[in-house]
Amino acid sequence: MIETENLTKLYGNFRALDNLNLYIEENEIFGFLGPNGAGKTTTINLLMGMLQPTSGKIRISGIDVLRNPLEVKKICGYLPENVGFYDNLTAKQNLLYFSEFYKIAKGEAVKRVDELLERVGLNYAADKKVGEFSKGMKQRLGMAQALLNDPDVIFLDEPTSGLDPKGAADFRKLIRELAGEGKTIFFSSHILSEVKEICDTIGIILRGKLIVRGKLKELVKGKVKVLIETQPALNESLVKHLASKIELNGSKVILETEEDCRAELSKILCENGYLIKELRLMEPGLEEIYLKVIEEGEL
Ligand SMILES: Nc1ncnc2c1ncn2[C@@H]1O[C@H](COP(=O)(O)OP(=O)(O)OP(=O)(O)O)[C@@H](O)[C@H]1O
Repeated sequence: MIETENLTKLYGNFRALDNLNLYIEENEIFGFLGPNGAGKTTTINLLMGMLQPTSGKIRISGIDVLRNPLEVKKICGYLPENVGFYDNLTAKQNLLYFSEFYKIAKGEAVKRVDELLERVGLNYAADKKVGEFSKGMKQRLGMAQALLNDPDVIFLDEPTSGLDPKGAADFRKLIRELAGEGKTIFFSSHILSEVKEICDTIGIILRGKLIVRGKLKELVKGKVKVLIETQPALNESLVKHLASKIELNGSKVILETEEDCRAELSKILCENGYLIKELRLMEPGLEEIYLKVIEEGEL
């Protein structure tokens, strides 16, 4: 659905994006991660045809973005990091105004705007002026705006940054629903737990270069961690052969292994007369992958 070839963007001499090759399948939820200034917003602006690349190609749903930016905008929705609205207009008036750009017939637009305000949980504030909205309310309205044209591809730039925990959870639910309807979601975020919860595939960008790309499940494969707490404290040498790495965390021992070895571990522990206080599989961490990529990249 989204494909870039050696996409590069220079601001003067500064290389904000360096030969980015992205491939995002239809109906995928793609999490785009990277530290501040890595090039995430620049990438989204290029993909949406709002910025001209220095070189490279972009196709969205087979459409060449550089040649047909307007065609692309018809099938894309965008929730920017900072959403802009007319403060003196109500939520409904703002959405109706923006629906004119998509040439949606008036009657249909009114119906669609009502449905979307309901969908993002803002129907109670439909007739309130946006100038009186909180940041979270504006974010919700931004999501409604991004969905006005019933897009196939939705770009979300840190969509939950201004939301309270309930609002963020509502957004994640909505994003999953949209994917369930067949939409492709490009999701830029700093919140790793959120990306881990909803994304199928991730990309990590650092200083304009894509360092990692892959299915989340495959990226964390082979990095199983098993946590053990025993009484008396475990003699590590008994389990050394099972682990590629052993970490001590107070009275707890963490084994890094290729696969889940809990059955074998409990057998060894029982045979050696240990009381097992805790034995569990730790969630393989996106955070670890991310930090490793960033730390190595900064060397
Ligand atoms: N118009 C511009 N002129 C010059 N440099 C720019 C411009 N826009 C962005 N940059 C630079 O390009 C780099 C990438 O910026 P970008 O906004 O894409 O990063 P980001 O990953 O979205 O960051 P954040 O997570 O902080 O939003 C940064 O170093 C930024 O300073």
